[in-house]
Amino acid sequence: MAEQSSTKDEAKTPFTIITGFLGAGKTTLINYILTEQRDKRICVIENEFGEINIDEKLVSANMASKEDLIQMDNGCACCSIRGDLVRTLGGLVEKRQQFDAVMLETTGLADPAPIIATLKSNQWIDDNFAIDAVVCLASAKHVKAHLEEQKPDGAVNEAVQQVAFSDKILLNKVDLVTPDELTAIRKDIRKINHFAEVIECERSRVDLKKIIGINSFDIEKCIDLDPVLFKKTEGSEEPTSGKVHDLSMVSSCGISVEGFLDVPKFNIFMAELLQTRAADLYRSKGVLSFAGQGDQKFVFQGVHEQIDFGPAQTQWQKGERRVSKIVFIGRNLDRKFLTEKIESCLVPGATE
Ligand SMILES: Nc1nc2c(ncn2[C@@H]2O[C@H](COP(=O)(O)OP(=O)(O)OP(=O)(O)O)[C@@H](O)[C@H]2O)c(=O)[nH]1
Repeated sequence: MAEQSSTKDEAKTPFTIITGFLGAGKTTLINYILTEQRDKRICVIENEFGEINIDEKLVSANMASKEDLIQMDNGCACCSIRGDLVRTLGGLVEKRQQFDAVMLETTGLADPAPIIATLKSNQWIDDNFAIDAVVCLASAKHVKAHLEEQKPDGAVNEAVQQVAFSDKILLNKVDLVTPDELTAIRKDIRKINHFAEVIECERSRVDLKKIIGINSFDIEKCIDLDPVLFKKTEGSEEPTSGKVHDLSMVSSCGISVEGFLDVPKFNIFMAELLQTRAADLYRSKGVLSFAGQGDQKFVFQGVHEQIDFGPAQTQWQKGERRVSKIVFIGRNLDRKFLTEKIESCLVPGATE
């Protein structure tokens, strides 16, 4: 851990870590925060697991200034790119006074523990930023399955870590479960974390006073949970804890196709895919160009079998290449099969 910081927490820029499994509602929360209040200038750091960053397009439409959104794409902030996180925050130190708060949206597969350890063990970061809270989004529909998922020996279950290390848990997507299911999920969550307040919500809509500016992060609680949180292995500058983050089971498959997709063909392809592979497909998302829809962009969002599909907030611009981008995240993904299937949905020779 860094030496006790000489700077008082009030003088530091509040930093919120938004965690939660793939598709739980993190980006929805960020967008809600950005649209619900305009009095605070918030810098958002997005770390996405997918090979192609779709969220950037979904969030940037709500930013007052594009410079307030920083992307960290080439890996997961909890393991391969912890150095990038330190550099990103280091780069923000000079201009941090411009912001009222910084929010990090972690990837849905991130273990928050090493992120906390990295931030708290860097003196410069700790002198300038104070972790305000770790907020976890948990999907009422899928969190149970994710918490119960068996991992290889020694590997962390990311969903369990996310719930365990949080100060506030937003039990989202309550519209998709029954009251009895909700009660059972609350009990499951309580077994893992009996400190954090659990707030039920839909579309991540929550009283912002309950999650921003609450100063509820407690490093002692984190150390109780993981006594080797700040352990460094030989040759490593950063804390590595004792746990293994095994991402070998999950892959991301990003596919870009140029042209105009046929609406019915694409719908049939997705419906068949989700029918047969819903359990393995943690997440799918895309920004799409369809034939016969003018300049309207479309957004596709899938979480296991759950699909949201509709017009995007932005339009295709004049002269912009009509490139549809789709990302699948899951187990045993066959890139060749998925690419061929999507290419076969293009309308040959279409120009609009
Ligand atoms: N039915 C329902 N859908 C929701 C709710 N909240 C979010 N969604 C939808 O769930 C999907 C995933 O939401 P995101 O906010 O992108 O989830 P995320 O956690 O950022 O996902 P990743 O960045 O992939 O980890 C989107 O289609 C949302 O519109 C909710 O309360 N109910």
